[in-house]
Amino acid sequence: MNPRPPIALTIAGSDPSGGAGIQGDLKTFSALGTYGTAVLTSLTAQSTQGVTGVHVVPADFVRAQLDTLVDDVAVDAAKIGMLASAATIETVLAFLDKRSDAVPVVVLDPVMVSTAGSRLLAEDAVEPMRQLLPYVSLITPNVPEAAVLLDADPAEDLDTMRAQAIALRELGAARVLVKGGHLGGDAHATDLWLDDAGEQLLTGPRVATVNTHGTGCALSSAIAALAPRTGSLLEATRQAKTWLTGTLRAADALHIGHGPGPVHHCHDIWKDENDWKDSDR
Ligand SMILES: Nc1ncnc2c1ncn2[C@@H]1O[C@H](COP(=O)(O)OP(=O)(O)O)[C@@H](O)[C@H]1O
Ligand SMILES: Cc1ncc(COP(=O)(O)O)c(N)n1
Repeated sequence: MNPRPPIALTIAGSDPSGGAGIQGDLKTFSALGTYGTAVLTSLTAQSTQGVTGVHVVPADFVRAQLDTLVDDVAVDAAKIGMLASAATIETVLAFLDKRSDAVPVVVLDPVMVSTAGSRLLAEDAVEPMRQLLPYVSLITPNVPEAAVLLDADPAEDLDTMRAQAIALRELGAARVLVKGGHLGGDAHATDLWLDDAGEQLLTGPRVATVNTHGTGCALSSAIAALAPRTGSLLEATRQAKTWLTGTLRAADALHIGHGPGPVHHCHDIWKDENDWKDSDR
């Protein structure tokens, strides 16, 4: 009999279009053979064309969801996505401070703006987001998010991504992955990893598609899904990026909605790209 799969938690907002947020995260967990649990921070009225409304879950009810879950279920790793408000960030920070034993690995995707350009984080929540950095295992900002956290201009080259990763570590983040999807330009999508051991460039082929809705969510939840199996966040990130490239390739076959379509979180990609057999789990 196979051992039970790892258990991952997503703390994020709902995206009814199914590409990003809780829906995309749970699909990612399943695609990677990990059992998914979820705590909702917010509801969005959202399609591939944008966000028309945000309904924030009261912070004390976010805390109630977290406490009730971890009192019962042993979570192996968590991913944090849309936190929406300063009060929710402060609540999640207090939870991680008190219950660090309950969530051994935490990947923070500091969601601020959707691919379609809608604001997903209150303006007064940027400073609380900075305060959260020492409480997480890995932060995965895209280029615009790294710039907002550092109150700097968005990077336009690798040297600036490197300098910003160093600055984010100085704010207390143990590991930083600055994602280079927004840099565009060449045949590669290159992300910059920085931890105590130094820098790694994670490079994958750039897929020519407009269907990138949910890439950041899929990457951070794939890292949380894979970390318990690999035992290394860097190795989990490498494998997550390989899997994500496949979901971007498959996105054109999906192509739903009239805006930038979602990535396709489909299970077979993982088997195709990594030759991972059920019996290996
Ligand atoms: N067109 C693409 N082809 C391949 N990989 C991509 C593409 N766009 C983004 N990525 C990768 O997807 C991940 C998410 O990147 P990014 O788009 O920068 O973040 P976000 O989705 O949070 O805005 C990164 O690993 C990045 O390199
Ligand atoms: C609920 C929710 N969470 C996160 C994102 C960001 O995803 P993306 O930047 O890929 O649109 C989103 N659009 N909706």
